Amino acid sequence: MTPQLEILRSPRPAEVAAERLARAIARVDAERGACRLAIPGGSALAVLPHVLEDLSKGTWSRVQLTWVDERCVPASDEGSNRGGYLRLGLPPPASALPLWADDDDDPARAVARFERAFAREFAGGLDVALLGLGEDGHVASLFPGHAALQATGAAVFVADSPKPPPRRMSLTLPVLQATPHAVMMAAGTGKRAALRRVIQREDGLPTTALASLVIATDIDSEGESDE
Ligand SMILES: O=C1O[C@H](COP(=O)(O)O)[C@@H](O)[C@H](O)[C@H]1O
Repeated sequence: MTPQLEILRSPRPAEVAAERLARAIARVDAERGACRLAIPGGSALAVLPHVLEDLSKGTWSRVQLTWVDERCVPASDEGSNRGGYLRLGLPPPASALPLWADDDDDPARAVARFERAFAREFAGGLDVALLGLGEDGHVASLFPGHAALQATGAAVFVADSPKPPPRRMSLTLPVLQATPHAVMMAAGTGKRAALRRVIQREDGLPTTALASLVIATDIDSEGESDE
């Protein structure tokens, strides 16, 4: 199958990403009366308030939320992806399944707890994922060339993330690969080199394994072509 990569260039990438995300959530919600969504931390969280503006009333309350990755810290820690989401102060979704809960202390047990709940509540899959892009090309907490890219369950513990903090949890590549709607926001010139590598589908980059990806970016295409 030919991989689908769609690049949406805009000075307002968060709004453009939100439009695509809201459209995908609404479509799934219309079909199933619910939508399974995973979100990252970091700068891509700026997309979410716009998603709420774009969705019809009531749709968000049927969203089952989880995270594409998490740092092994409590939500009160400023490095927590879940904490970053909670600090946005958005209305509650139908449910929220943390990758790392405040009472988790053992990574192996946290992976097992999450995988049981993900199988039960999410039927082991997602409908829609919002992704960020690290300057080193990482997506979720899947770093280029890292052994976690080979993980086969639903979640993986990363003990040695190259970007701090070192202890993280991530959804695995098979889960992201099976997600029909993946929308990435890559904003700011600091992401230019990583975006170029994503577009070139560089070997070993997590995004290269995705069958379909929409990228909203404010980065121009200068330097992307080798011609
Ligand atoms: O560590 C992480 O980094 C990526 C990118 O974050 P950004 O702030 O540079 O956009 C993020 O997508 C991921 O969820 C996070 O844990």
